[in-house]
Amino acid sequence: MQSPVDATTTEAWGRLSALAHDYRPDLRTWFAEDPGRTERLTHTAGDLFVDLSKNWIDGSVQEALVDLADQVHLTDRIDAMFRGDRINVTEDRSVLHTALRKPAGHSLVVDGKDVVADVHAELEKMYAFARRVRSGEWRGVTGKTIRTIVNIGIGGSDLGPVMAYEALKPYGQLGLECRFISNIDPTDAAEKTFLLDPETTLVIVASKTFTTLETLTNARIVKSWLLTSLRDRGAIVEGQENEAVAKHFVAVSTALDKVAAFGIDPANAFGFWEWVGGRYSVDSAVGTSLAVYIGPDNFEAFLAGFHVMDEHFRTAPIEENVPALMGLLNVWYNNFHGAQSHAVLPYAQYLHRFAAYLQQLTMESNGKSVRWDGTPVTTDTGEIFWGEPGTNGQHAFYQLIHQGTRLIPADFIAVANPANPTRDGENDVHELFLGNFFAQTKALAFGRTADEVRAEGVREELVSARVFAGNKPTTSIMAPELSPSVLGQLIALYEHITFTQGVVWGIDSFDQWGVELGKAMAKDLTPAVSGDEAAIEAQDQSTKALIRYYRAERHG
Ligand SMILES: O=P(O)(O)OC[C@H]1O[C@H](O)[C@H](O)[C@@H](O)[C@@H]1O
Repeated sequence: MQSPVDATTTEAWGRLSALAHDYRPDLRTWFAEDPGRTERLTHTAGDLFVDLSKNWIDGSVQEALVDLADQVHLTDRIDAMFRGDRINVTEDRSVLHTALRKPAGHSLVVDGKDVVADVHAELEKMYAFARRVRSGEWRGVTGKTIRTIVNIGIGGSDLGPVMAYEALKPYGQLGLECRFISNIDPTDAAEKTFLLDPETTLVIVASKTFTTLETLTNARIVKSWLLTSLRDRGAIVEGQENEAVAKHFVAVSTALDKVAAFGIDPANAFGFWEWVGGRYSVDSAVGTSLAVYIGPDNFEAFLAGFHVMDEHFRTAPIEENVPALMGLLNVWYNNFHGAQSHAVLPYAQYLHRFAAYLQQLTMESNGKSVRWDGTPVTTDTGEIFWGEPGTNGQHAFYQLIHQGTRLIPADFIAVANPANPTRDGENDVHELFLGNFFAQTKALAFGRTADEVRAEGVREELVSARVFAGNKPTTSIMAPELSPSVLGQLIALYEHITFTQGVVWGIDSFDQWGVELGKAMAKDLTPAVSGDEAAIEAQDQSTKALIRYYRAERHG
């Protein structure tokens, strides 16, 4: 196996270390002395207008970052991913989410198979299903049209669909809603099925492996809820259960044999492939709930948006390549300036689950301590992604970003055209909203000096508390509107940022072994939790005490 380049031994890394030593970003001066700065550091990728000029970047830093990309062979790795090389080495798989959005008629032959043809055959099947549900042709067991889609899945089989559903509400079909059940806390299923009409409900069980405990448990709970409620209201009679399941349950998985074993007819199942990672799967059949809700045309536009960003990432030179530059800047902040987290702050309420989605994408991908050849990483990896929509975040945690001691690079995202244009008297409310978007990055970059504070008449003893140091790095991402295509572009942007960072760190960004131990232990602990004395005694003292507390409170 070819070993990754150790980025820390490259010439560019050495140069970046030297530049980082005693680095004094001075955005005020940089902007004042260089009127071309913003123009030079603003890039367009698809419909996205991305302003990097409020970052800690100057000519030498940019050059060193681009050289670093070159020295870790980023473009070769990009080519390898797009070509279908088995770059997910620990699972010996290709990584081909980019093939999910290649237009019809393109082709990509991997191991003798045209994967693009397979993708479009499955898309057509999903679109046909979506059309039947939307038109009312697909009916429940009592002949009623479907009003609610319940998606049962977790991780990649939940976060993408729910985020995109929320983001694309204005594109949804009126009279149709989606609900998402993920947590094995039975409260999730109880709340989501509360007051739900089983006759007009269609359940999509989404699981790549179709072995996930949470999803299969929730699927059984909802199946039993559906059949019991139908029986209780006399909508079905004894013996009609299989028909009811066939009319109200479909599945999405790479394991169609397991779908059949669960009791869902594989004819009502949509497939995808092992070369699609769960967190990269919203653009596969995992997006079936979304495809039904927004319809095939909008789903096509969503996929086309991904493809635009894929092509940009694949073909743009690194110095103009937005995902590559943003990934390299993240490396600069993480590895050379000690940043441990990264905020993503959408000024678009519809993107309110975007940060949660990105947490799986980025942290499950790059939270690794070994490189793809099994050797230890040579530098810190995987920053913590977090965020909330503006302006809510401003009234909660922005204090720390503005005046705290931690470096928190932040991405601000906004769209020019609001989905819900609204006036408040004289004011266009979207403009009040965007005023905040522009003001925050400006305040973070340029701060407020002690003299400026004094000039406002603030008493001397309060001046220091009112000073803003500034030089807090931000990237502003703007788009014309939050359309399906723009959402696809945004998701692909972050997928490729994540990839870029993974390449620099030499890690396999496509496995997730770190979630396995807890899963296995949860299974092993079940007898102890259920009261098996020997199993309780076999636990460590802390776990034993916690289980005993639980059993005493619950069972006396
Ligand atoms: O889609 P599934 O096979 O049910 O997997 C659901 C999720 O569970 C796993 O534990 C992984 O960490 C995730 O990457 C995955 O998205």
